[in-house]
Amino acid sequence: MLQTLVVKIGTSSLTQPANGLLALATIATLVEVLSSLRQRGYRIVLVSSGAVGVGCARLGMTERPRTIALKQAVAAVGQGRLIRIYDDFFTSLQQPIAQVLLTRSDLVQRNSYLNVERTFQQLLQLGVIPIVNENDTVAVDELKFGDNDTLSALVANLVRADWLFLLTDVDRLYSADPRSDPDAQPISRISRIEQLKELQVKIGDRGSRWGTGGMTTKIAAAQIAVGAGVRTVITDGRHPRNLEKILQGEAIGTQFEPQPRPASARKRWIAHGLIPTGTLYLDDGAVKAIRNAGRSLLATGIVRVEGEFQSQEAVLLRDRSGLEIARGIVNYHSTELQQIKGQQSDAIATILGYPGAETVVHRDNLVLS
Ligand SMILES: Nc1ncnc2c1ncn2[C@@H]1O[C@H](COP(=O)(O)OP(=O)(O)O)[C@@H](O)[C@H]1O
Ligand SMILES: N[C@@H](CCC(=O)OP(=O)(O)O)C(=O)O
Repeated sequence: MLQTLVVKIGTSSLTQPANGLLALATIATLVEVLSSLRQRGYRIVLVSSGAVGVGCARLGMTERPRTIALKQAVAAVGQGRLIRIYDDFFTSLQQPIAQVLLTRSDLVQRNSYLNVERTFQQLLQLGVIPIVNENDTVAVDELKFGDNDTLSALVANLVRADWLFLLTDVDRLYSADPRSDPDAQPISRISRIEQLKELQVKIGDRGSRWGTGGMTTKIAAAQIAVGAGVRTVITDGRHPRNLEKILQGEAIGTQFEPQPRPASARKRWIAHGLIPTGTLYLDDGAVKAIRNAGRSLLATGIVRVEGEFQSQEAVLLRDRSGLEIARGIVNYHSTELQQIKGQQSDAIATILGYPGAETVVHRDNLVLS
């Protein structure tokens, strides 16, 4: 079975820290490695940051733009240059590429999610390496991936990747930010995300000068990806040849073990395409019924409703302590749920004045976290 790899490279690896200009040797090596893996039959998606960083360098700007409009304008300058460099390099090795610019809203509507999925499948079948970035120039704040770590995890879920590589400017995850803590200990393997808490890993919230999310967004991305059945590796972008070694089983970087993959495409969309607009807090009985017995959520198990949402929107299901249990598509408006929470199903018609759906979230529309 051919393996699918999603490789995400951050601005900090694509550019030279001193002047923000492109790190050509790194890009060239990455292009060689990806082309060679492609030749050997791997299906490859490259998620590349750098539009804003490269745009700034092109325009002689010395710091990241602060206003949204300026950032969007700068990204439009940088994205073109970035893809041109990639196309020149990949073309030298006879590897066709495609530019895919996504916004978060492309994944929310089921039609457009399926459409994006089909486009990726087609590109991969054609032997093309899609080069993905957020469409920064048109993305609006409320509907943004916000960072390419998250984007790459959602793409890895979408293309059912086997591996997600997050290439950055540190060689792996440490117990604390190695830039500020000389005692930070390297971490090689995470078999369950909860281990990060047990190991008391401290995540510095600032990234490098041009990067966006620092390590926080990489951990969030790893969590999404492993939940979608994708083995995830955080490793140094300056040594792209390590990708081949990791695929051969060498313990380089920090590797996150995947969980079993959600079975259906629809469930993957519910889990990672939709954006939850509200939260339902559940009592212990409901948590058990959903988690252990694969049951639907009934109104009686809801203790609190947070947010405003329409019927058929996505909601988070949490236990009383706030721990996320599942995500799903809700059958009631939030104002209806405020009235029927905690009630037995046969009381719903009397309370609302009309018979509602039997379940608040049907098990077919529910994905465990
Ligand atoms: N626990 C940690 N382990 C490793 N790096 C960390 C940790 N906490 C914070 N960091 C920082 O995260 C940075 C990488 O994030 P960022 O600059 O956003 O990279 P990229 O541009 O590749 O997305 C590292 O340079 C490092 O200083
Ligand atoms: N879409 C933005 C990148 C956002 C981002 O996540 O950057 P980084 O932290 O360097 O991976 C750009 O191309 O500049």
